[in-house]
Amino acid sequence: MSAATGAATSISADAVSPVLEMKGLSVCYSGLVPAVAGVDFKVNPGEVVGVIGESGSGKSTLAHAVLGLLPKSANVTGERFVLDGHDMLTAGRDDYAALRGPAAAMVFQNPMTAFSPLHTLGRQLTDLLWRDRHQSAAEKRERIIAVLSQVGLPDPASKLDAYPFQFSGGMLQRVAIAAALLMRPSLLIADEPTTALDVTMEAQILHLMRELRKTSGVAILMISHHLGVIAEICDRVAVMYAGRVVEEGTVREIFANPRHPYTRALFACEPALIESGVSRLPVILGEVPRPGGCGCSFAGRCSLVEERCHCDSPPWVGVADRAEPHFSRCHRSAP
Ligand SMILES: Nc1ncnc2c1ncn2[C@@H]1O[C@H](COP(=O)(O)OP(=O)(O)OP(=O)(O)O)[C@@H](O)[C@H]1O
Repeated sequence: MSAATGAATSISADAVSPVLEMKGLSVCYSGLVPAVAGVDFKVNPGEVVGVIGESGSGKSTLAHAVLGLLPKSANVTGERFVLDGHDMLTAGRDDYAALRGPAAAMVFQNPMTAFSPLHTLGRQLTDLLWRDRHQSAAEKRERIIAVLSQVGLPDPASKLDAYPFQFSGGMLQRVAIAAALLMRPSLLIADEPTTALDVTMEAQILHLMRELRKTSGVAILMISHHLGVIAEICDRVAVMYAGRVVEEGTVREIFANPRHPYTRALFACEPALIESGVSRLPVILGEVPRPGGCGCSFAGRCSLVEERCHCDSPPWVGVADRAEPHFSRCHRSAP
């Protein structure tokens, strides 16, 4: 549990309470059409959970809702939304600001835009510790050096006077991860953290995240289009489509036995999972519909569509006879 002491209402939490819990969470940017529509989702302490889905499915909206990074006009509603023991449904802007860092911190896609080009890394990292007024400048410096060393930056003390442009993309992403960890968050949200990196750097960052998970015990929410990234570091994965979670389970289970037609179609488009000799990559025809409406949101693109898919919302059901947890939102998965 972090030391966050925002004014958001505290909800009693113990070691086994989820770090993040959402029940029926919806986000509307404007009007009545939700970008995230009734999502149930949780991340347990020390767990690494992936969120995958096409562009526009609501992955980033979900992450931004956790950190209070949505525009002021956005409306967040739900039955339950708890972050690190704090009720986020009643939280105001100041509460979010107090919890950003100690409760949850984020690593963004492009490390080159995560830092100001005008100031040294030492200054920018020190600024993040503004809450810790009880610590001297020397103590903060030691803390920064320790976290830079934790993310594998060689000779970290010498890097404090360097500017962002003096680093490679991979090194700067390590510094961005260090910046997030500096505030000792309970939850680290990584939104496509390797997309802007080459494959060597990507492998290094994924290795680092696996190590961090072992050494720091931080829970990680990993958002990615890249199924290989999810398969490599996550325990559990949620598949999003048109603002809803349509399938969820352990990574081993979902990759071995995808049940939802959308998940199957998504896997069929992944180059690494396609057998050699295929001359054209498969695509999912059609477009992601706007969330809301009746019936299954994937019905218009589904090769297995039935009459009832257009009018009845599919139930969220456990896939039977599996050794590990596995849920799907599809009429065909229902017993
Ligand atoms: N600031 C905003 N104002 C209005 N609508 C938005 C805003 N940000 C996102 N949206 C809409 O919300 C929906 C979900 O977008 P979101 O960025 O969360 O999806 P995503 O799955 O993260 O996509 P990507 O993988 O491309 O980042 C989309 O229809 C998008 O156009």
